[in-house]
Amino acid sequence: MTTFRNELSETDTSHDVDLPCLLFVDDDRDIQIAACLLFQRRGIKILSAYDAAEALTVLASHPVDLVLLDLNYSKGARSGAEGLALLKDILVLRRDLPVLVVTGHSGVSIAVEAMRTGATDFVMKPWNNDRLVSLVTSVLEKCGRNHGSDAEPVLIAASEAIKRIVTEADRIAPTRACVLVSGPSGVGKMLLARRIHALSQEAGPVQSFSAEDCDDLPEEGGVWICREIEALSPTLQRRLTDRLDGSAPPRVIALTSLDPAALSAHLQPKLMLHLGMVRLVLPPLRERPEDIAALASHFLHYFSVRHGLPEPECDTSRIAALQAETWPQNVRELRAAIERVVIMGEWQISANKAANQTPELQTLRDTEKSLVEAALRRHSFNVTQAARELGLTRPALYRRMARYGL
Ligand SMILES: Nc1ncnc2c1ncn2[C@@H]1O[C@H](COP(=O)(O)OP(=O)(O)OP(=O)(O)O)[C@@H](O)[C@H]1O
Repeated sequence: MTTFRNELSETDTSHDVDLPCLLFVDDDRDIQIAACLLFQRRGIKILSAYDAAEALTVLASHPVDLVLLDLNYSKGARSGAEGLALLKDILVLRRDLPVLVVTGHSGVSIAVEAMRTGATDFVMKPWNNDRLVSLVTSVLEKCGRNHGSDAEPVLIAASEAIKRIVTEADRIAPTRACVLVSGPSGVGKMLLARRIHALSQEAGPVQSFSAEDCDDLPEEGGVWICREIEALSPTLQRRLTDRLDGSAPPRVIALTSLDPAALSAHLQPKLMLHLGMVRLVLPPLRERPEDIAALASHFLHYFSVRHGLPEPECDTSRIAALQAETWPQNVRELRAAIERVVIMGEWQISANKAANQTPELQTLRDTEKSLVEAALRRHSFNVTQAARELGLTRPALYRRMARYGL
């Protein structure tokens, strides 16, 4: 990831946490340098990003107070579509973050659309320096410093498969339809559910719970995110169906590691009709190598900033090695592996290969651990199903998972 923010070392203010911090997204290097000089001289820290992916990574890792957003980043692009999509992603991440849109080629109509999407204001290119600085200063004063402690993790979508799913999720997000999100453990179901909530019309906080530990349903309506929906007891299934048939029903986003056909065997048909209104199926990470490259680059930068450590080099051979892994715990596992790379300062990614090898000499404890781990992996870490296969109760399996750090 290359930005020029460290090149202007004499005026570099990027480490001063007390200054307001602005992120400028624009693919034009000259304009970036001009903006950098303009704002640094006035005591405003400025970070630069040259495209949407870089902007999201910077936002996830730095305490940004305001975004200045050009709307086109690829060569020849003029429609503003890239910028509008990024604007939506930014507002999912940080609902209250002020965004000033900068338009040149795209004109006023696209700026109006950006305002409708949630931008705070817009400026036309070429801008007037004094007017731009005064607009930025007044927005910063009005909105206050908001470093985004409530920021959602970024949803990286590089593969066509994930982009299609995110587009569909964004399309249905403002409706009141229930949604069923399925896919194996760690694949991003919760992240997608939170995005749907963030883009919905519901102002209230989301109620998030697991059907496995659920004795009763929430009293309030609004949006519910229910994990492991297949574990909902028959009584609660009936109660939920009644709520969904009633007036002012909750909007349920149900998550499951089962595919929709297998889920039908666990859920009563009436409930399935409600929950399966919109179905989004997230594929395992190993089936989408483009995402592995984009996620690795994002996590490398994110964790190096978070831990205050240098960002390890990542070349195409490293990416190819990551793509050759199987990632049974999907993005959760890749994320942890990259965090380890950043912390250790060296590339050692063979953790899951080692786990899959049978050691020559095993103790009883090792054997039990391997059996438990293998059953959990086979069932995508669904505790109910793994416990059933192992002939254990769920509490007994939980105790073993805690004992072995699984
Ligand atoms: N597309 C993505 N971009 C960035 N981070 C992601 C993405 N998908 C997943 N993650 C990260 O991976 C981790 C696991 O994601 P999440 O909790 O959404 O998975 P899940 O499918 O709900 O898992 P489980 O079924 O085990 O609860 C989280 O830290 C999440 O932020």
